[in-house]
Amino acid sequence: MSGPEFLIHPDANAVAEAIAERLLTRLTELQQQHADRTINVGLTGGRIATRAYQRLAADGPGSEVDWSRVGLWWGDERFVAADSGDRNDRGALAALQPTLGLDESQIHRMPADDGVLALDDAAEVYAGEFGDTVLDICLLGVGPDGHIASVFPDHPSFERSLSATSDVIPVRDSPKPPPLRISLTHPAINRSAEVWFTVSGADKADAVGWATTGSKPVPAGQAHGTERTLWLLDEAAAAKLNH
Ligand SMILES: O=C(O)[C@H](O)[C@@H](O)[C@H](O)[C@H](O)COP(=O)(O)O
Repeated sequence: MSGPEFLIHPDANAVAEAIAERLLTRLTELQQQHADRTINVGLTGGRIATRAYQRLAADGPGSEVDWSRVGLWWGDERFVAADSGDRNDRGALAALQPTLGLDESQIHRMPADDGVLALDDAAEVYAGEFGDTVLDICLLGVGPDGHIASVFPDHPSFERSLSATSDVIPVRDSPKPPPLRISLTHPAINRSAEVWFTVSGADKADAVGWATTGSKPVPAGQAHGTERTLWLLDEAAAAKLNH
């Protein structure tokens, strides 16, 4: 594993564009290298990522990517009804599904709170679906507190994620609403070949600083890819970067 790489763009829009462009290039390369299998991508919620998905939806159809060989997973999900606007998967799929022609079998949504599964069972079901998946690319937004997925600092989810024996955990009392969530754990994230952090805005500068200097233990500081760890930032978020 090499050290983290930092790519700094002028603003949030430029970061979103860079993520979309880089995804198209990398997915094409990976499909050439691994003609026999699906390429698995872990999606994140958040504003930048959603903008990147919209860009991907526009540029994806004319690209060299074979969308029938891309598997979509989620790093975390809010445990609310499937049709709730709070779901992370809604924004992503609203953008991606209409133009990329994705089959349901390629879309690995985390279970919703639909009265069938309780939170703990829902996490277990997703762990079963995830199996021994190694994400080729895991996108991670970062909160101003340094959270990634639904793993929060100064919260039981952090210790639980770091020491998890499962790839997926239920999260209760999330400091960021809604309170019930499902999250990939650090072992699952850190098995990814590539982890791409997507971060913009001055309110993220401290979090980026803590994660990259280790000056405060935050979930983002403990996440990395086995082959590559990439920080895609805007200038404001990079203000306290250690590199
Ligand atoms: O589940 C959530 O509450 C969000 O998905 C959250 O974890 C988000 O990814 C980060 O807070 C970054 O969001 P922005 O890119 O919008 O700053």
